[in-house]
Amino acid sequence: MAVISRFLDESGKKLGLPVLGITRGVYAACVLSYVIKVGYPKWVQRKRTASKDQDDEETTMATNIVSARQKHVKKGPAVNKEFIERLQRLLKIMIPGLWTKEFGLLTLHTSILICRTFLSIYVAGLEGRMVRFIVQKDVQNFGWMMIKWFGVAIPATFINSLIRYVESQLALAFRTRLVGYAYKLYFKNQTYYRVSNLDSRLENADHCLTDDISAFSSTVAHLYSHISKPMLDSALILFQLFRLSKMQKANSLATPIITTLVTTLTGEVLRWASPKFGKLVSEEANRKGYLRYVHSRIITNAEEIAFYGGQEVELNALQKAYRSMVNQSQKIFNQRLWYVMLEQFLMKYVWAGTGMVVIAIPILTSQQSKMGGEGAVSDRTEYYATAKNLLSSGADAMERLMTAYKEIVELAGYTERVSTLVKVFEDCSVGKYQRTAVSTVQKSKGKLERGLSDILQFHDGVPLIRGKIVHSADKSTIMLENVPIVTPNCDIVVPSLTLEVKSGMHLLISGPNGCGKSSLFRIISGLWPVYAGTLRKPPLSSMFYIPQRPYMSVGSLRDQVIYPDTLSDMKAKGLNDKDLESILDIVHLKHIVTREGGWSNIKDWKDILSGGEKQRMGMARLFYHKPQFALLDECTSAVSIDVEGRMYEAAKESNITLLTITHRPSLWKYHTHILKFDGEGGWNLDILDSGAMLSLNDEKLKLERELASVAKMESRYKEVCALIGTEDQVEEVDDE
Ligand SMILES: Nc1ncnc2c1ncn2[C@@H]1O[C@H](COP(=O)(O)OP(=O)(O)OP(=O)(O)O)[C@@H](O)[C@H]1O
Repeated sequence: MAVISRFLDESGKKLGLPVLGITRGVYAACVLSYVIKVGYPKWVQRKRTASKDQDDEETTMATNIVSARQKHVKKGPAVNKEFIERLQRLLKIMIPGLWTKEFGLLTLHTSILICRTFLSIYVAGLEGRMVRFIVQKDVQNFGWMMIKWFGVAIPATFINSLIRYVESQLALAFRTRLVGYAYKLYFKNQTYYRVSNLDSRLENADHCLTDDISAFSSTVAHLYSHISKPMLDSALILFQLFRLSKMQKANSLATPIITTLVTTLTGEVLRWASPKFGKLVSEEANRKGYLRYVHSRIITNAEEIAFYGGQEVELNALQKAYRSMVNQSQKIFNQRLWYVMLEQFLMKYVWAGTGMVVIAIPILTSQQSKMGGEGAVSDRTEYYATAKNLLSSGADAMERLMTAYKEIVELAGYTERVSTLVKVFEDCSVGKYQRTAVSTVQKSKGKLERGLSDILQFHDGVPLIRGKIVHSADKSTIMLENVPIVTPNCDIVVPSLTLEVKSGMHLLISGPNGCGKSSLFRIISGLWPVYAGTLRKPPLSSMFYIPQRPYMSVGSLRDQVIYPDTLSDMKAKGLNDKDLESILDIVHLKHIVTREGGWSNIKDWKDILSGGEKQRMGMARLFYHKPQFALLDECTSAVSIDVEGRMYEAAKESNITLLTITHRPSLWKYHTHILKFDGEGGWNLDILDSGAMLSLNDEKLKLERELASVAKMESRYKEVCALIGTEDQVEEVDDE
């Protein structure tokens, strides 16, 4: 600006132009263009009927694909009644009572902030008196004031540092409370499974549990000091200024009126011009979560990706996710650039000008001012210095209050994410789910077969869970009465299944891919809801599920065998390492005890054990827990047939009832019954005559081989006909 006005001055003088007029014109143009810059987008935004942003491909991708959650959040987070209610609810979790550490920290924090405010007022007065003694050339008193000033500096700096310390302690305490609450819910009633498999409101629960809760807690703690202290500061400073004006016998009401008016007006302007930071920040957190998810997916599936050579595709996905996040951050930076400029203009320049007026009014209107004399001059100087200091602290406080609004809007974003997390966890832990696909099924409900409404009934787009689960005292029976197999997307795989598995009834489950075999286990284990009918089952401890890819926990070799027991559980059961060794002997894994350096070495067993070894380890767990029922989901597909057979024999000898999903005929002989799904919703339960089944299987294999050779002969025949050009004959053969 200085350069421009100098240039205008010089050129104006040379050319004889009206410099003042041009300067005013330039200023007016600047202000006008700024008003257009800030106001035009607002105007356009208001005119828009649809509120959805469609800025770029990445944004759409992240919002549509990544965040199914967004579909449940109808509006972006804003500072409104809903935000206050959500915040209140979270505050109740963070500060559960008056006699808690959090409330204690809050009280301490408040006391320190009050001390700091009084110290600021004291320092302002001290500086005013220092200036007065300078004007009076009173060296002795000036020296004394300097000593006092340095004396105050030590507690003042300590208090400043203490404010930050207590604030971080408060943030940590809030975070600990929230995380504790969320973790408890996360592990209640298999919520960790349900959140990602049965409910689609929350994407990336891990990101919410770590980053979002942390950001929310720090923002709340920071905002508390960012709002409470400036409010107290401004109230006390205003009162002090009022007192000073009174002491000057001036118009004492003008100061508070002008300051209140100007700050209210600037506050309104800033609120009007403020972009929707809450929505922006919430979306940014969402995209950060997705980026993290893509990373973790690559780490989990590194081997598969490497074998396929899929690095190009993964790199692309990663870059897309990163770009999407960067675009959002960039959007926030851009919006901040203009907003901060307006903020600075109002707070630095408008307020400084107002401050000058406020200081000047008492001096100009004071009755003392008409009087001359050295005393009056030094009085006015002291007043000026004190008021200037107070005003600068007051302006600082107001500036913090105004910027706090921006943070409140951002807090609305974090509050929305954290309260959604808590809500979804609470819902899932009591079996309430919301899934995007549900509504589409409901819409097409009319087209579905008659009788469907008996299986699935909807309320507000959510399927009703009307089935009964009875935890029977009889540990020897699993019973399903008219239980449908329904996927989380509300696809009905089997409309009604009635089955009773008694202890000693070894059940083989077969059927084509996707017919609902594993889903039956999910329902029996309680992972999927029972939408209709009745499921009677023994307690969970009487059943043990072994999947195809057994999970290896973090810990020692011993921990792998006894999972999910701990060492103390093992000791309580009266077992020791010798017993574990004999268990490993049954599954032919005894050698790994010496190979891996004993029982207590902690390793990443997921990478150390081969696929077959992991499956044998899964079976070892079965012999450790010795449940009533074993739910075996193709859990020995990578184990050699002879070892597999011995393991099944051993399981039966241990009186474990087997419910096995397998495609291997070699396992038939270990079962007494067969449950066959036809892949179209039908099923059939039969006694298994493994001898007859095996001979039928042999016949089937023989026929398959013959069919293959006929197909080969046919294709060769066609080739030969094509070579000698007898197309008619080819067609005839085709017809035949
Ligand atoms: N988490 C899930 N969310 C939605 N649908 C699912 C989920 N898991 C499975 N399904 C669907 O449920 C149906 C039955 O799956 P299930 O895993 O029971 O098949 P399966 O008979 O065990 O097949 P396979 O022999 O291939 O293991 C499939 O159509 C599948 O797409």
